[in-house]
Amino acid sequence: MKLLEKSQIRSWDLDTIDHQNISSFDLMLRAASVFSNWFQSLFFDKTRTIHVFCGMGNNGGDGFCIASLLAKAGYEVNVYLFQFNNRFSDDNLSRQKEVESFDKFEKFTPFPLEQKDLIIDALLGSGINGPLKGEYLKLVSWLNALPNKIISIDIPSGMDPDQPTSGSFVHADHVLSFEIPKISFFLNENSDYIKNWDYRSIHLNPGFVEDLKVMNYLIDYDLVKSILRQRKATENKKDFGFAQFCGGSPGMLGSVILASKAAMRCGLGRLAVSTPSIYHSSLFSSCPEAMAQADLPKNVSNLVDFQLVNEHVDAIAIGPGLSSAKESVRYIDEFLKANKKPAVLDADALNIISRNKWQPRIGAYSIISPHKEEFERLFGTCDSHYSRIQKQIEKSKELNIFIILKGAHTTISSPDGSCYYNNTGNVGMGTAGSGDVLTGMLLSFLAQGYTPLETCILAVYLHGSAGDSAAFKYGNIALIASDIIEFIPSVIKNINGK
Ligand SMILES: NC(=O)C1=CN([C@@H]2O[C@H](COP(=O)(O)OP(=O)(O)OC[C@H]3O[C@@H](n4cnc5c(N)ncnc54)[C@H](OP(=O)(O)O)[C@@H]3O)[C@@H](O)[C@H]2O)[C@H](O)CC1
Ligand SMILES: [K+]
Repeated sequence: MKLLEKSQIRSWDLDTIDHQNISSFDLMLRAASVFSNWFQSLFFDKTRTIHVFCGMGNNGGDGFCIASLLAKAGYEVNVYLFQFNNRFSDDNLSRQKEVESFDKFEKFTPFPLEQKDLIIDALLGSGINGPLKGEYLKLVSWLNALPNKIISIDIPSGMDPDQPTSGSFVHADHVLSFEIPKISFFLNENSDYIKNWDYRSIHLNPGFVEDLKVMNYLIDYDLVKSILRQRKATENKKDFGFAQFCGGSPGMLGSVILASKAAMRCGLGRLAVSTPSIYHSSLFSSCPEAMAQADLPKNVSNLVDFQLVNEHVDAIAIGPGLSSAKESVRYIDEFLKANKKPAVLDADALNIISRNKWQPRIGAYSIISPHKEEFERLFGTCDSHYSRIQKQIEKSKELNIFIILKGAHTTISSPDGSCYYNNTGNVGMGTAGSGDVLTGMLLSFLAQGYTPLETCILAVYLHGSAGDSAAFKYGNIALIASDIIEFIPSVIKNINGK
């Protein structure tokens, strides 16, 4: 799904008014009716009073319309207008007539509310133009200290739709965004403050967005479904890719097994594993589907074997459990020199690259999948997660590679400067081996012929979904990496139908 910046959302709004020959008030009515239906499906208990807090722009206008619809639906509704200057929007002024009466505040003073009552936040929407000031600041601080549930219209008031907010904003329990979610819903800086968000269409003109160039995307079910291919009855294992996984070192077999199993579970045809020979029998007992190749990284002379295999495989993943021993460093050096195959580099491969400043040697269109610490070792420290994402995009363009920055909202950056936000996954996935599972999944899709971008999208989304199913069964405290693999089949089957 395309994620639009606030200026683009505004243009979309105007384009719809023009294209559908409606007034901006008609659009506001649509938005209000969509919000009111959504609200009634969540909060059907009409014994709780609803307090609607309206500002002076169109978000406040939505608030007046919604208050009127909820009152008609039988809720007890109180409306407050916070008029801190005289700059009303036209639709706000005309919508004030929708409600029978409201209290007006020119300065904010606290007033009592019953704890069980609900608050609808219609103070400010996407028209925000900087950090909250003056009376709004006092009001929002008071709201955030209340025990009441807050439900925000379109966006929590004060929150910047496009980037982290430099001031304070309403800490919403629920948000209903119009048409599409806002970019800022996916920023780690905001994740503790938006507990539940959703979006509903208000039927903005679809043609506008089809042609619109955007730099940010949300990885959603429809996108993943459109990428995941159906198999033909006549295909065989040779059609599903031959992959090579290089990793493991003395004491580090787990990553090899996890990545191998995850790769096979994502539909890979054949897998060759290059790992120390002392592990071959354990590998076969845990993942009999894999074949063992050269003895790595103990005996680097087997590089010849490695290159032989390299000629036949469709993709290669390197790094997990490799260690940063001298032999591994030499191995990565040789790999960067010799490899021409689509590649995934992770874990120790990335650590070795950062220690030796070999970043510019990473092959074009390779995929790297660092977590925050690996990323900062590669590209330097950043003072916020948002600035890390900006650097991620910049480095993807500069090095011509795909970067998966793993975290609460994993982001994928592509050499064309676009950024994909993932919304599957949970805190339980921050556990040993979770990244190895992702590397195996990436390798699998890459070897099956998906483009690097498609590979990143599929693997990141499905990894998170499998983790969500695992957390549903085991809880996010007990969750271990093997549980993620357990659920790969069902998440793929749910999407692909096969
Ligand atoms: N786009 C759509 O699909 C639809 C959106 N709707 C709703 O409209 C709002 C956006 O409405 P808009 O009128 O553009 O803006 P707001 O309501 O968010 O706010 C404008 C007022 O906010 C003041 N403002 C701005 N920044 C600050 C700040 N940092 N501190 C205090 N006050 C601020 C601004 O005051 P000025 O002093 O700058 O004049 C305005 O008074 C959208 O979110 C939806 O809810 C439509 O209803 C339907 C379609
Ligand atoms: K709001």
